[in-house]
Amino acid sequence: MLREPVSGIVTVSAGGLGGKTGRYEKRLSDLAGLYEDTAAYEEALAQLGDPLVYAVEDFRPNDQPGDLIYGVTRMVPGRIGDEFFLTRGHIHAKADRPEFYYGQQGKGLMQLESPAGETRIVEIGPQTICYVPPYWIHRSVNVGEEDLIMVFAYPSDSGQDYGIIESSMGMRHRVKVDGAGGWKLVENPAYQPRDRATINAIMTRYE
Ligand SMILES: O=P(O)(O)OC[C@H]1O[C@](O)(CO)[C@@H](O)[C@@H]1O
Ligand SMILES: [Fe+2]
Repeated sequence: MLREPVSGIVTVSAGGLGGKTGRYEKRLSDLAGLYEDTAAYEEALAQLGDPLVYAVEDFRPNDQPGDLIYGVTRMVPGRIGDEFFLTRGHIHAKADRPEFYYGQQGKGLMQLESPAGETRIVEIGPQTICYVPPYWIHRSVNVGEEDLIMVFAYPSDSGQDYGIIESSMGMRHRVKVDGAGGWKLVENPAYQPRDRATINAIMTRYE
């Protein structure tokens, strides 16, 4: 089927996408279990009244192989204890699908983890392109003091697998304040590395 071309205006300050086909929001209560400091999490929920942590507006033409989903993510600044606000994070269900991010505003990180547990960090500021290669688990972290706004695009049939982070008890590292206005990576002591069979299954999970 021949589709009509479209354009979408990105409203940077609001993280809005003109012509969007969908929007979803994640509030603090949706992010239970993601943060290390559960007492600080409960306290923030009680004190802040379930604030918005991130919102995504996207354009999804369809979910057919070969097509593209694009959108805008807005993440508010904040911390739970000494850990910066983050997205749930995932690997693509079709794990060989890549993703592209383009920073518009704010100061963020893309935290990437290979199936074997190697961590990479890509710092994302305005006009930074971040390429997430196939097979990398990815999560965004707002390490700044304003909203982090990023445009993204990924193949329509990628899908998201959130269970991969749950089953390893989180990602291998956590991003925390360094006490000097910046961030640092800290090992997650609960992390359960994937065994060889699991890694092999992920590396061959595609169509
Ligand atoms: O899907 P998550 O891990 O909750 O995080 C949201 C981010 O990932 C995406 O779903 C795209 O893969 C974006 O919409 C957004 O940047
Ligand atoms: Fe993704």
